[in-house]
Amino acid sequence: MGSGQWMIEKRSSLKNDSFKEYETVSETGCLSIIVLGASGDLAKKKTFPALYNLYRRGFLHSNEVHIFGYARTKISDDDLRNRIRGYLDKNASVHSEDVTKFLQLIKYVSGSYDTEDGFQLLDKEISEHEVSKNSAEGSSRRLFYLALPPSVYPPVCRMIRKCCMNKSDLGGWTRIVIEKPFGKDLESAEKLSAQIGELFEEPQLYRIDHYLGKELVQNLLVLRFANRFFLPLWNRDNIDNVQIVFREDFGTEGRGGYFDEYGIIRDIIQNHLLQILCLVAMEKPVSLKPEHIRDEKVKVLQSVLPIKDEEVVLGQYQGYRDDPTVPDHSNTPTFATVVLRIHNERWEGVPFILKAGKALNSRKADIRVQFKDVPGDIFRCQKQGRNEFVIRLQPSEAMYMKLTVKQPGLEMSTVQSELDLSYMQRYQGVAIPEAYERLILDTIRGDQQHFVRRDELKAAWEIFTPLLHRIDDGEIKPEEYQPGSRGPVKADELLAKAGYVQTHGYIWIPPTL
Ligand SMILES: NC(=O)C1=CN([C@@H]2O[C@H](COP(=O)(O)OP(=O)(O)OC[C@H]3O[C@@H](n4cnc5c(N)ncnc54)[C@H](OP(=O)(O)O)[C@@H]3O)[C@@H](O)[C@H]2O)C=CC1
Ligand SMILES: O=C1O[C@H](COP(=O)(O)O)[C@@H](O)[C@H](O)[C@H]1O
Repeated sequence: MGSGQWMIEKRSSLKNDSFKEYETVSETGCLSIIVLGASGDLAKKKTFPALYNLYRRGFLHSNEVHIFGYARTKISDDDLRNRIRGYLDKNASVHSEDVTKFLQLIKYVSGSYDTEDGFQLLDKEISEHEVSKNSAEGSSRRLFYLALPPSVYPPVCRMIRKCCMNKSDLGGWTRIVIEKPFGKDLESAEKLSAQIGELFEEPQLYRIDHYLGKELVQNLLVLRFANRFFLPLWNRDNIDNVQIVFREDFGTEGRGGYFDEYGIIRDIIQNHLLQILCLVAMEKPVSLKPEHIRDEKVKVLQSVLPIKDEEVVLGQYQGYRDDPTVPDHSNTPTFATVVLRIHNERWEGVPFILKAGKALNSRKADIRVQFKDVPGDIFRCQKQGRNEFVIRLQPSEAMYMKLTVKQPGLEMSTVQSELDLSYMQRYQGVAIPEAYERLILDTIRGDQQHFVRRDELKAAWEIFTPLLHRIDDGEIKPEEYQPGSRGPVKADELLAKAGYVQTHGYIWIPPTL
């Protein structure tokens, strides 16, 4: 079996009858996927490769699906195909036939984002394809993926509404996928939501946060609610602090202009890390229905207390402003540690420390749940380290519990060790799908569980808007830090002040295969 293929786990799986209730019914008929902004970076690097992988894995069928690229650039079908070819498959030489067949499904239409002619032409092309491919009983499904800057979302949505809606009498649907950033603060996000909300119903809108498509983020609900281990421990009586950390070991290379307008809080914390916080902190939903899950996420967000200035550390790496697209006096943070406090029965007093930074010493994203010390510890081992449960989203998916055990040998001494579930070892040969693949498949299946609902978005902006305005107004300044470092020293001081106790002397010996 090729490395890119999915393999079915031979052991019994969790998928039982309780999942079936919420499985979406598979639909037949013609599917048109329209990538708007097809000439751009996101489309080339993420959207088309995800579509290709879905095609290769049999989730998109050439007798049903057609893919349209739409953008202002005047290029031919073949020009677009050649632009994306190199991004589709690392093993393109082995899978060259698949690549060629997939590329033949793509057509390109050029037009502007705010006038009708281009969209009328697009509609004509889609309709022709529907007539040629639809079976008598099939419906027409149109999925519009906006790989575009948010400034053009409103005109593009207006044009889709006016010219390109599904017209089939046999049902089907029109769905819109929008990429972050969804606004810059509460006011702009609400304005954008209102503009788009006038054109499309909430069930037609899929606000994508690609972190929700990562394997171990999708595992969070299963871990929390399908394991007796965690149920009684997951609260303020046992957990001392939670860290959700994103680190990148490269700067804003090539994206300085975009990044400077947003900064690390809008780029990573307000969306990706906050979504993770919701899944870590939310109560058990009534069921696995998307609305039940999203209801619980909203409740957590609405329980977050206003952020205190003394629980924020900002940083900007040296050299960031050398980028010609970044203003000389930019106050934009490229690093931030922010402590969030959830005012509810489960989490009162437990700091949720969200940390994100660019140009740091490593690339990783993880969730670290640190437990309280054992009361009346007869082994006196608090100093060595506390129990921690770590979920590493990337690189190399893993979850491990750091715990105290007896040092093997004749003496009675203690040592920190781990219970380790490393995916590479445990699930050998299983290729973990890319976040975008899953999320696009969800949009086709009509499953909104892993997409951000409008009220969720509002609640998320409510948390960060006051802080962001103060940063934008220059009232809070970032500290400088060395590229390749851990970020500002003050961030580690804040971590310690919030209650995090660093483990000392813990050495991890990777298991050999
Ligand atoms: N299955 C696997 O792959 C496993 C791997 N390991 C590996 O073992 C190593 C140790 O694991 P672990 O202890 O969990 O992780 P780390 O040593 O990476 O980090 C432990 C904690 O200490 C913090 N920290 C690190 N340096 C400092 C500092 N100078 N001041 C304050 N805080 C600091 C980290 O923060 P921050 O996040 O900001 O760096 C993190 O919260 C890691 O490389 C880990 O990947 C361990 C167990 C299983
Ligand atoms: O949304 C974003 O995410 C990427 C990091 O995504 P990852 O899946 O590679 O972890 C980040 O580089 C980018 O700045 C941000 O806009």
